[in-house]
Amino acid sequence: MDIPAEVAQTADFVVVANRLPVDKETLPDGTVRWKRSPGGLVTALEPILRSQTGAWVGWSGVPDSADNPVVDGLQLVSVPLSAQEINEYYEGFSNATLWPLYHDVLVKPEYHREWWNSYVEVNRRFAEAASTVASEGAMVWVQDYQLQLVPKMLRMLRPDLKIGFFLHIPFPPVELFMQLPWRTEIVEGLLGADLIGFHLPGGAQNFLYLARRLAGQATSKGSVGVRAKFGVVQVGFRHVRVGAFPISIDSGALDATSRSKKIRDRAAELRRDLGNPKTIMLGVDRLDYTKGIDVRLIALSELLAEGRVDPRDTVMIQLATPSRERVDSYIKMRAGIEQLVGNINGTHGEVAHQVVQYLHRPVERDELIAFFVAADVMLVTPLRDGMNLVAKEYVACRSDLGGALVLSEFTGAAAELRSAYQANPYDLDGVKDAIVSAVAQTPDEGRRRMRALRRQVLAHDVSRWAESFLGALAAANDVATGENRSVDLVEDD
Ligand SMILES: Nc1ncnc2c1ncn2[C@@H]1O[C@H](COP(=O)(O)OP(=O)(O)O)[C@@H](O)[C@H]1O
Ligand SMILES: O=P(O)(O)OC[C@H]1O[C@H](O[C@H]2O[C@H](CO)[C@@H](O)[C@H](O)[C@H]2O)[C@H](O)[C@@H](O)[C@@H]1O
Repeated sequence: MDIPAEVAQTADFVVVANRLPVDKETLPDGTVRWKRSPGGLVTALEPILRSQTGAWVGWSGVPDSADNPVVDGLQLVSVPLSAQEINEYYEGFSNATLWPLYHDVLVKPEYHREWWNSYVEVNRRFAEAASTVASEGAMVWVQDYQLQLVPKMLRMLRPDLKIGFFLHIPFPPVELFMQLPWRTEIVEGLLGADLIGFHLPGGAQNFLYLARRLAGQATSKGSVGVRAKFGVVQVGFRHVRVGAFPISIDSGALDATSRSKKIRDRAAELRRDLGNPKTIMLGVDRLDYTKGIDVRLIALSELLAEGRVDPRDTVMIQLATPSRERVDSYIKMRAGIEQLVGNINGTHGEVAHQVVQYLHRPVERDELIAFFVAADVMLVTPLRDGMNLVAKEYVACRSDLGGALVLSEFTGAAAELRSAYQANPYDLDGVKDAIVSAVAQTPDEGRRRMRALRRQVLAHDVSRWAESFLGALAAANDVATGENRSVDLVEDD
């Protein structure tokens, strides 16, 4: 691996994630540009690393790239992946095995031994890269399902490090996890960390059970709380803490930007461009089958057919960032969604008025904020989602207390955003009723709900998330803070 000597063993804080925060793009004239990577992990972690001096270890998004640029003051350390590794480790084991398995087997996970071998090899290289850049006693924060073996591998290379791991997607029910042929290796890989974080207490609880059952380790009794009351797994002389840390956004920054005149003017312009409809509905997602984009389109289509939503004064905008475009299930899902959009517009649209406006590309940050400000009803309908930052972003952008959030019960965000119009995405009538209630809410009711949502999102921002995780990591296995004292443990029988 090509890590420059001046970077070796220099970073006191290291983030290790499958993706760098920026993707490498080579323009037709050969010049290289770095553009923001997709997804909520980068949205959440980018502001944290900017406030620390550290390094970010990850993949550049293209094959065989070994660049280690400093982008906006941040030291990036590339882990090069070959085309075959992208196919087997990223598209294969990460996104056609683990992703569907951890998201309620919405599509059937595929189990291939060569994908697993590639996952092991790539995890090993990430661990080596982290070990090369981390200074003595540094804090290393490993991210997500693509790198679950890194904590153990890194501990073997560098026992001096404090190692944290955070899972950004749901940790599955025990019965589903047990399908995985390499289930014990994954649990043992994670147990190399000092602290393992999940979005929700339920995920932490599932993991504790599996640590006892599969790895044969003693675990603490009692339930795990949010940002407090951690579970503990005893691994030799180490105590591995297990906790729930719901991730969030830089809500203050979004709130401030959304209040600017430029954004307000752009939101008004968007509404005018759409023909001043009474209701603008909005969906913003990576194009992923977990996001339930089909659920909201089918709900809308039925509401239009039943005359409960008027096509003449309604527009639904669906912004969809391309994602994992070579994975079969994503190819099929995209075709299904585009067909639904075509059906709705073909049946209910006019030459000068399409009911659904569908953009299959990412939009600039400020433009996205203007969309949030313009939208009367935000549709967030995943069949399963670790957190869903889009729901929180919408709320942060509504300082006017306008708008309404329709939110799936099966997002991590639903545990915090209780004043949304919540619905079970498998209950189509329930989703339709939630949409109709959101469209028809009185201004008073809307303000009441939005005020409560904003209180939650503004008070629990991404820096609070990082501080609570990193504070717990700093205290882990620390004799001075009494973290090594004995805990009441249960063993598997
Ligand atoms: N079409 C889009 N254009 C720009 N940003 C987008 C688009 N779709 C999603 N995003 C951003 O990507 C992030 C998605 O995060 P999240 O909702 O947690 O889901 P995931 O990480 O699974 O994609 C958010 O910050 C959101 O604003
Ligand atoms: O890197 P990609 O394969 O293009 O995917 C993008 C990211 O998607 C996932 O995001 C998750 O993290 C969010 C923040 O915690 C959370 O809100 C969301 O529910 C998750 O789906 C994935 O976990 C990341 O690793 C990817 O980078």
